[in-house]
Amino acid sequence: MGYVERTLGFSTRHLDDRDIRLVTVIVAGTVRWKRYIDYLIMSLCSEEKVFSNMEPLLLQILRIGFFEILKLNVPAYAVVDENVRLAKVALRPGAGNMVNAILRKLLLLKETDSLPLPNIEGDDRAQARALSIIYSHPVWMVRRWIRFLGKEEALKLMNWNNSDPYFSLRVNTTNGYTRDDLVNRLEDLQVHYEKSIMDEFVRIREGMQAVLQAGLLKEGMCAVQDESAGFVVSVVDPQPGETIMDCCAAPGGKTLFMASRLAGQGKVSALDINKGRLRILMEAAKCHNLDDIITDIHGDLRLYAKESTVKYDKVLL
Ligand SMILES: C[S@@+](CC[C@H](N)C(=O)[O-])C[C@H]1O[C@@H](n2cnc3c(N)ncnc32)[C@H](O)[C@@H]1O
Repeated sequence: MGYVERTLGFSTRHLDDRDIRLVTVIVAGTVRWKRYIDYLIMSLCSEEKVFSNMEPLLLQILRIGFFEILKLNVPAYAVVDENVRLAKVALRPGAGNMVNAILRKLLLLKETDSLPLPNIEGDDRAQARALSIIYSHPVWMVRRWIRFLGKEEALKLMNWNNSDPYFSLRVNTTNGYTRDDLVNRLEDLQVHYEKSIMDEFVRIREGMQAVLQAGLLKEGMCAVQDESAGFVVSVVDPQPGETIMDCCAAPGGKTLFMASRLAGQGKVSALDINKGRLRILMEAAKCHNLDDIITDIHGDLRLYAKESTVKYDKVLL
């Protein structure tokens, strides 16, 4: 079962890889742009209470349609058609008509370059509120970043945050691979990469599908791991022989990396309150040959911290 299926809770077995990728892009993108999209949907409703009283499912369908029209290169007619059908099937025929009307209004505004946007004016709080909509970030975060970084840098950071992510791959040294091995395989697959400043990592913008199809993850050559998570592990700096507690560990990206740094000597205890996510962690540990090093603990850290008398060399929280 893939991560999308586990996360969204519906069967993706009948979908091919391209469609699963598209589902992932739509879900991630709609969540990323939700604040901006909701502002537009509200602006297009005749009254504010139409928006605030809208059925959750109808609102979700509109959010998806808005994201596809504004941020994806999907033909407009297909977006309208699909989302109208979705509303009819998931809700009722009348809901389809409403989706049709609102999406067509949006298309017209987009084509005439007249999408509504809040004015950036007033005191700091009012300006942050407007920016939080335009860049789809929480108001408190916008205010905090502007205070610490200045407006220009804060806007750059929000733009970067909203850009398409690249993937980082971490080579699995426990299975005897080096980054050169990984790089050679990527070259064979004609996947462009950049080397990270961390020895175990490479970045790729495109070609993840080729990596998956070639089985690099399944055979345990590498794992998908964000470099920022890698930096956290560099701070922990696991040394062979140490015992480490990873609190709130699942799905285990950092647990696996810390365990591989122990080079076969030492232990990582992976504690998490969520049994299903811990299971994913242990499956990955097996695949990476790290299940001797990692012990899973199913529990609530708040209780465990009070009750356990075990001591560790390092604790990651
Ligand atoms: C963001 S994830 C952690 C990601 C992980 N560190 C990694 O690198 O893959 C947060 C985790 O905290 C767990 N969690 C939340 N509250 C907890 C608690 N009280 N005790 C233990 N785990 C908890 C959640 O189940 C979730 O798996």
